[in-house]
Amino acid sequence: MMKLGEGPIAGNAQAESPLDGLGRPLAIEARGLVKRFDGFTAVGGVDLSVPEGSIYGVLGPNGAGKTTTLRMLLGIIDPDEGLRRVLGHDRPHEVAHAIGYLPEERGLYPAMKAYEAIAFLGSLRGLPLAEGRRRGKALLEEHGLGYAIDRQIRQLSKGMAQQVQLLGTLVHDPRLVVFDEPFSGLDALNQGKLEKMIRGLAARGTTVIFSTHVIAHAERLCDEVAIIAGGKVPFAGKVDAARDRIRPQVRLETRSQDGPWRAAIPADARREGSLWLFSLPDSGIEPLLRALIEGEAGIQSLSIERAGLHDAFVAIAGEAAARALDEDKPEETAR
Ligand SMILES: Nc1ncnc2c1ncn2[C@@H]1O[C@H](COP(=O)(O)OP(=O)(O)OP(=O)(O)O)[C@@H](O)[C@H]1O
Repeated sequence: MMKLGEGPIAGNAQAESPLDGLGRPLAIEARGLVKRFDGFTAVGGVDLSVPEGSIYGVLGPNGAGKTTTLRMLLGIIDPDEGLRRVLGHDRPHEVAHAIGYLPEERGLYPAMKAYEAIAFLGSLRGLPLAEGRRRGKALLEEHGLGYAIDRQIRQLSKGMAQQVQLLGTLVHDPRLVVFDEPFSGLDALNQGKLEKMIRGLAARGTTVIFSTHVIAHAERLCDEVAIIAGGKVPFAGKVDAARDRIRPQVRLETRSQDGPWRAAIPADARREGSLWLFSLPDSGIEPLLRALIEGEAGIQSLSIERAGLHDAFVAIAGEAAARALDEDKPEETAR
């Protein structure tokens, strides 16, 4: 069986982060993670490398295996097969104090005041309660929730309580934060605030890994993503590398309706009046431009756009998985 620490992954010391092939330290490394529930394979062999200080998205539709994967990384459940190393430790529990986790099922004690709830979550990760209370108040102030400091959780809206819980996952200043669908249940304004908070965490060197079924969040925020569908990861890596899996799209508007230039237009191009839409041919833009000019197409407008993450997702995970993502969308207020 493959062992972590082999090949380009250096360092056997327990607390040292392994390195990836590019020499970057990894906050999380997982190889071949498998989880079965009563014979059903929920996760069928997941490989992930999450560089330290990066924002990493686990992107997939409902039931894809996102939560199960995150739980294995956190040590909440053990994999049936495979290996994981988190912040340089093979047993994630040993570094629990350096990890913040927002589970998919939200919940705080209704009778606790907001700042106490934050302190309580911090105490579960080793932060003394008195310090947690002090930090809890400061965090609420800092994030525009000062008015909620002395309110009980039961007096807060669901979205507000979720923000309090989010602050509770950060109060002990973790090196790694794991958010399971953090944008669910937040309105557009608070989704924007959360995006800013995630960027702020990464800017301070904190590693953020989050699951989502909304491509727009992953596309705007993430350095790298794992695309997960049916418990498998058909792609893991840089967002740009995913987008490069499909060819750029050309939008061409011509004055001429017909002429020798038409030979330069691919046979599968879509036509809408004087507008042509097609994938950039393998030969690239220059031969296309030359043929259009020499063939007197009368170019009125021409744009070449790199594919978005949505199109890349369709190409990588398939139409069915993309449809499942789209079906999930309405509950979100993605921008
Ligand atoms: N404890 C469990 N017992 C049995 N089946 C489970 C259990 N946990 C998860 N599953 C199944 O494993 C699959 C993956 O579930 P998981 O919760 O990891 O998906 P997900 O991508 O997080 O989906 P969602 O976005 O809906 O939360 C699903 O088919 C789910 O029903």
